[in-house]
Amino acid sequence: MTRAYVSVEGVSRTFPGHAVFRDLWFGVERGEFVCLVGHSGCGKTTVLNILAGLDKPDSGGVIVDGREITGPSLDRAVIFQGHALMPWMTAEANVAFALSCRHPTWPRAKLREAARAALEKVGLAEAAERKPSQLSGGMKQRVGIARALALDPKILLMDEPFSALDALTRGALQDEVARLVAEARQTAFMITHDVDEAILLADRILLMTNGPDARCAEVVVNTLPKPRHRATLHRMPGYHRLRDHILEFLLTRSRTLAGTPPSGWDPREVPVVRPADVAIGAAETVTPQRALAAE
Ligand SMILES: Nc1ncnc2c1ncn2[C@@H]1O[C@H](COP(=O)(O)OP(=O)(O)OP(=O)(O)O)[C@@H](O)[C@H]1O
Repeated sequence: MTRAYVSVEGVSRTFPGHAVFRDLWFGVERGEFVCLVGHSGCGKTTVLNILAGLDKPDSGGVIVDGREITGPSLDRAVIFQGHALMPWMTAEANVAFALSCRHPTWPRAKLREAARAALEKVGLAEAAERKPSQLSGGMKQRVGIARALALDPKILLMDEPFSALDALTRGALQDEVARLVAEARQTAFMITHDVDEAILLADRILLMTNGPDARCAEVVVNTLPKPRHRATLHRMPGYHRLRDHILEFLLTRSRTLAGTPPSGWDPREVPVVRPADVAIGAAETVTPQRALAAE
């Protein structure tokens, strides 16, 4: 078996009296952007916490760049829904502090310079000396993005990072993350409820059935060409088919496929579909191996 850069292998998680998901297998290739979509309670945050090393699976494991995860690491930077900035520190100090953990030998001036450069990339050079209480919600989230990317992590993990923002700010930040991640060729994994956000950002979208006992029922390949922009996404050929396919899953199949999987179901061979490429209502179903071979 060729192992993906980030490889989730047979991961299960149960809380007392509640099997969240069982035997989850998926990979994220280097430089790939994968989104996990599913209804509330199917275990998305639990999956992300396991990838971050903040939670441990009951069985199975996660291998990142050939090494099994045993706990949190700066190799895996997380952007949460809330910005999680230290309120007594300026924007620059927040980024510089994270950088000092990553590079303990760097002198102060170098940390400051790198923090400034990271803030500049997210358009916050002017706000570097401000504390979180002096920043808008969008600006705070930008600092969080700058901090995470400055760490040059092996994988960037995002748990609905824009959901607390107003629609305009959310759209602007989505475009920005798309640009920054592409520029840095950053490997990324994101949880979202927003189908358009997934289509804008993801190379592949994992669809989870409803919990308990949730499973990844389908992997949707997003073949819409990049760069993609929020304002023009809906005009891209194939966009509506892709969107309808995911919405249809969320509205119907996430429920009808929930529970005991069909006989012969192999969690390592989750069906891969490319709805943007094929005729409406006839989404091609191929195995992951065939999909990879076709790329
Ligand atoms: N520490 C915990 N102890 C007990 N149960 C938990 C714990 N953490 C999560 N759960 C349960 O596990 C299930 C999955 O939770 P999780 O937060 O991962 O779902 P989610 O898909 O991210 O939901 P949402 O979209 O609402 O954030 C839920 O039923 C939740 O109540």
